[in-house]
Amino acid sequence: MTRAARHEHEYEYDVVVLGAGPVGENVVDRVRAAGLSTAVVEAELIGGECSYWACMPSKALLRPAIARSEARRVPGLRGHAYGPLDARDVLAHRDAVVGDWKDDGQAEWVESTGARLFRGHGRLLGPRRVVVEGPEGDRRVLTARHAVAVCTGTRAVLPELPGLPGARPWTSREATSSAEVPGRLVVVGGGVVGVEMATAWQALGSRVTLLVRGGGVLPRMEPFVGEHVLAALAERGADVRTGVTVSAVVRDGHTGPVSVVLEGGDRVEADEVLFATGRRPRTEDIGLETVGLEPGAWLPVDDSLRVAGHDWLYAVGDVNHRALMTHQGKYQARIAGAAIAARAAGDGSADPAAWGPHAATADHAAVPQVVFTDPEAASVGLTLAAAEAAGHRARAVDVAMASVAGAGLYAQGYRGRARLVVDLDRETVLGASFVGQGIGELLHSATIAVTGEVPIGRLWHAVPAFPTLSEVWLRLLEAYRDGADAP
Ligand SMILES: Cc1cc2nc3c(=O)[nH]c(=O)nc-3n(C[C@H](O)[C@H](O)[C@H](O)COP(=O)(O)OP(=O)(O)OC[C@H]3O[C@@H](n4cnc5c(N)ncnc54)[C@H](O)[C@@H]3O)c2cc1C
Ligand SMILES: NC(=O)c1ccc[n+]([C@@H]2O[C@H](COP(=O)([O-])OP(=O)(O)OC[C@H]3O[C@@H](n4cnc5c(N)ncnc54)[C@H](O)[C@@H]3O)[C@@H](O)[C@H]2O)c1
Repeated sequence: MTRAARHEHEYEYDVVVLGAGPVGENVVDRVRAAGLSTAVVEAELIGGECSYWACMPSKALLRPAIARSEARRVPGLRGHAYGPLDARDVLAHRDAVVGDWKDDGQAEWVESTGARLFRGHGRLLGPRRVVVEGPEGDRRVLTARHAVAVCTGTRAVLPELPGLPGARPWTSREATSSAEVPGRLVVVGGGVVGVEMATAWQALGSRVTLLVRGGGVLPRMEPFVGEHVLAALAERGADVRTGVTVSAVVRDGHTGPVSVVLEGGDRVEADEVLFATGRRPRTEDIGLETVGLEPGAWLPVDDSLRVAGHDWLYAVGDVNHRALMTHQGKYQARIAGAAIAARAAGDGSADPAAWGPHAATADHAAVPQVVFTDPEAASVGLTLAAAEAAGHRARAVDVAMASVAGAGLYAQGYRGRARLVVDLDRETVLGASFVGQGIGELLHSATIAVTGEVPIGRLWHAVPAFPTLSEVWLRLLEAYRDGADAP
């Protein structure tokens, strides 16, 4: 099927994708692979938040910090790893990783798929129609024969606080793209962005104060995970304060320092303040009102990523609020693309069954996440509390990572912990959590166990190689067999 111009500014395609972040790109890939003509609309950079202001630059900043910390625990290297990081080199590497915020390579990739790229701001204009306002004020109307996929992602939330707008706060964008290392940085928020960026800038030389409203960090993971991450941040010199609430922010003139005022009257002075306080969907100006939906709201979907009541409208990735991570959004994109193609074929091949090709089942059961702090934190599936809240008869077993030979070889004085949450009725793994150096690469084994619903009895036959960190699986199975419950 090829593009057919109806008149100068009106075009018709099988599928229109709104937003070319990692998720939109993957929808394009799948619907093009199915032979559907496709238009994709992008207002900023092809590759989205992930490529330029989130996953990629943040990991480019964190990798040197983590490598240095690991080297400090390896005999023979220790003495060479105590100096400061070469911040200029790290920032230059970050700039290279994001392609200096140019998207030529990714634009070429989109075009290589045969999709047509429209640059500009897209908005729905009633069912199946999208209007694109180009950079020169030009308007093009795209009609979708089969589906519109909204993949517009999220932006950072800033709380409503006195003084904040005038204080030029950092959001995740500035925290991942800054060309300078601030002398003093206050980070507000103990979620993933807060702890990753506190880790990175602390290692790059900032004096970091982390302000957390609750009792700990990473509240969606098992409590011990956040405890390890927080303790390590404090040990490295970050000023970590839990149970505090920011009540105002004051910037002294245009270039002066910023004062973060806490409830109770304490003040923390810094050069920059990062608000890592969550995300909201980029749906406030995409024409949702023209199809009876609420502007600014998340877009809930069924497991084929379709919006209820609109058989042509899909919402994929961050914007549907299911799991705000690139890999999970790309998984959804593969499923949505396949579902759109199956429905377009009209041959009844669309398959709504759980774990089938057209149902994003893992969103409910097995969402993996690695937090690239030092130590790393990783989890998949349910925590013990979430398993119990969901009505499972569950048991948690914990082991210290130091109980495997591989940990002592990986790093002297290795500290970390692992947990399995087991469904006692089915004897399968509902969830797994790890904290420790190098455990990010361990997570996928747990993801396979949870997704595959592998019985504990069979896991005994999955023998981890000696002496790897993966031997922690054996210790966990032994703890389960021997009736050792988590503390
Ligand atoms: C600091 C930070 C670090 C992160 N690190 C990780 C990580 O390590 N691993 C991980 O898995 N996840 C990470 N995430 C989350 C990850 O960035 C998101 O889950 C991911 O970017 C979501 O992809 P998306 O395509 O749904 O949205 P986005 O990446 O936000 O892309 C949406 C695209 O749509 C475009 N758009 C929006 N509205 C319109 C419109 N009206 N018209 C045209 N175009 C439009 C935007 O310009 C953008 O290009 C991180 C997030 C942050 C903030
Ligand atoms: N490695 C990764 O996978 C990775 C890395 C970064 C971000 N992400 C994703 O990006 C998303 C956004 O991350 P995030 O950290 O911005 O959001 P988040 O929702 O994970 O954490 C925000 C935190 O800020 C706190 N908060 C909210 N308002 C506050 C206020 N006024 N004062 C103090 N604290 C406040 C919340 O209680 C919460 O703990 C997450 O869903 C995460 O999955 C993933």
